[in-house]
Amino acid sequence: MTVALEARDVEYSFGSTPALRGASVAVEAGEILAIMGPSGSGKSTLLHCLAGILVPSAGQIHLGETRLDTMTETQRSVLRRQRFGFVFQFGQLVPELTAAENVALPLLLNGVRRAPAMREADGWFERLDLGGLQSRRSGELSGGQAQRVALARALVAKPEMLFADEPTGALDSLTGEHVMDLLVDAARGQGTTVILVTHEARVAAYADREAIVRDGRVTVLDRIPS
Ligand SMILES: Nc1ncnc2c1ncn2[C@@H]1O[C@H](COP(=O)(O)OP(=O)(O)OP(=O)(O)O)[C@@H](O)[C@H]1O
Repeated sequence: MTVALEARDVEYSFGSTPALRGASVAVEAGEILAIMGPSGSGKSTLLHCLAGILVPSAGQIHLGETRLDTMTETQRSVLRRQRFGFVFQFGQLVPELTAAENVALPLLLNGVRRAPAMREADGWFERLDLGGLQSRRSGELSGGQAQRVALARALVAKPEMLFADEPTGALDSLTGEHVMDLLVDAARGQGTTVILVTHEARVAAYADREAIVRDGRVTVLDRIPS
């Protein structure tokens, strides 16, 4: 198995509050990894360090052969835009843009022209059960619809890695399962590696493996084949 992304002995503090204290985890290419653990244990901080949003105060982040933690802010921001996708719990769509323009945004930011970007975005509406909603704005979508538009936007540029922080946290359980089914199918369909923070066992059950964070350190559980 090829390791796509790895944290080695990562430490991170918010002021005098340590959030990560020697966290290590390796994510294999193409897998879906769930990060679980109690509230305040460091899950989101770990995700943000792996995604190059936060820079660890000690330890290393390896993306294949590349060291993320030694890059400049500009290099990390280009890398995030070109190779990573993100889904968060709330409020990620740009309210002034239509749903289709929101989905096309990563392509437009990466220099794709408007017509092909909008065509590519349009294809995601059928795939994610959003047919006919292309011209709605975020205020005119249900929570589950808005989250599927956010998912389409995260995947449209075919990222190597998808980072999802409580992607179903604001949804009821049925809608959450629908979003997870679509997320897993779409990611597997294009070989995107997924790192998913969740406190719900039902959501973690979609993952290949679970990493448990406690007090800023990680234990990885291998799934027992069923
Ligand atoms: N911006 C911040 N400023 C100060 N302390 C922070 C900040 N963000 C997180 N922390 C602290 O860092 C620690 C880890 O937080 P983190 O958000 O990574 O935990 P989490 O496991 O994702 O929690 P939750 O499940 O509640 O979202 C906690 O003690 C938290 O209070």
